[in-house]
Amino acid sequence: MDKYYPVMLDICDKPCVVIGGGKVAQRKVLSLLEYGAKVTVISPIVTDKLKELQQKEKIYRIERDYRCGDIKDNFLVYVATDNPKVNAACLEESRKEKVLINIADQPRMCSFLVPASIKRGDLTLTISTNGKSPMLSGKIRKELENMFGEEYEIFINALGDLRKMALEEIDDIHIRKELFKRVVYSNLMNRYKSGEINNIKEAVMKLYDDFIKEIDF
Ligand SMILES: C[C@@]1(CC(=O)O)c2cc3[nH]c(cc4nc(cc5[nH]c(cc(n2)[C@H]1CCC(=O)O)[C@@](C)(CC(=O)O)[C@@H]5CCC(=O)O)C(CC(=O)O)=C4CCC(=O)O)c(CCC(=O)O)c3CC(=O)O
Ligand SMILES: NC(=O)C1=CN([C@@H]2O[C@H](COP(=O)(O)OP(=O)(O)OC[C@H]3O[C@@H](n4cnc5c(N)ncnc54)[C@H](O)[C@@H]3O)[C@@H](O)[C@H]2O)C=CC1
Repeated sequence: MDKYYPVMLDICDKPCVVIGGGKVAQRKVLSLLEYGAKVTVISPIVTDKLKELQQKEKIYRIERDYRCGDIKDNFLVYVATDNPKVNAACLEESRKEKVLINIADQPRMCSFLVPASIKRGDLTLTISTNGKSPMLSGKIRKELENMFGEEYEIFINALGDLRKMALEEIDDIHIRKELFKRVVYSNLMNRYKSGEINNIKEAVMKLYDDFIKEIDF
């Protein structure tokens, strides 16, 4: 059985604590901020980047070692110190307080892992190896970044608009699905990449108009 179940979590405005202030902690903090979490970093020493975030009040920093009691009342906890004993103490507290925990040096003890990820507007791609090779996750991320360029943000927004219109204008779910299939499985993105079309939104709407004309007959 696979240990880790993939989900998308809403962490906006939720308190998340990161224990440790090195380069691994920094990577976790930056991704938490991207998704709007309220981040507290507990560490006697932090990277220059984390110091800058503290000065700009993007994170709250507690300048000391971890103490029992730091974890409770948080939505998520990340532990990334270079001291396995501290990491083990955090695991114990997280279990007592029932807080989901990510421990940088204990893949099998985590209650969640951080996958490599790509965002293209509302499209999110995540990659995990269940902890077996984080570097491979990073390599696959880079490969996917080349396959799924920034143009996907425009495509997804156009698909979102199209779906809204279709839900209002087409009553039959089978016909709606036929329309989505026509657009989603079209060669529109390849035509955009080859320069044959230059306005994705217009091309999506054209497919919609053609489809409506067809079903009107
Ligand atoms: C289990 C997990 C727990 C967690 O952190 O959530 C974990 C654990 C560990 N990572 C280690 C090492 C490295 N981690 C990276 C990079 C990333 N690590 C990330 C996630 C995860 N790392 C989770 C599993 C993800 C999965 O399932 O695949 C990514 C995806 C996301 C992120 O951290 O933001 C991010 C890539 C982001 C990107 O590129 O997009 C690199 C690459 C580099 O630095 O260039 C190296 C060095 C090379 C190597 O070892 O592969 C070590 C051993 C240290 C040692 O040797 O002592 C441990 C502990 C252990 O394995 O014991
Ligand atoms: N999960 C991942 O993606 C990766 C995990 N690792 C593991 O992550 C750990 C941290 O790696 P780095 O960030 O490179 O280490 P680092 O040495 O750069 O940083 C360690 C940080 O922990 C802080 N710290 C030490 N004792 C503390 C305590 N009692 N309370 C609070 N903070 C404390 C230090 O002040 C420092 O800021 C290592 O155990 C390493 O094996 C390493 C690479 C990637």
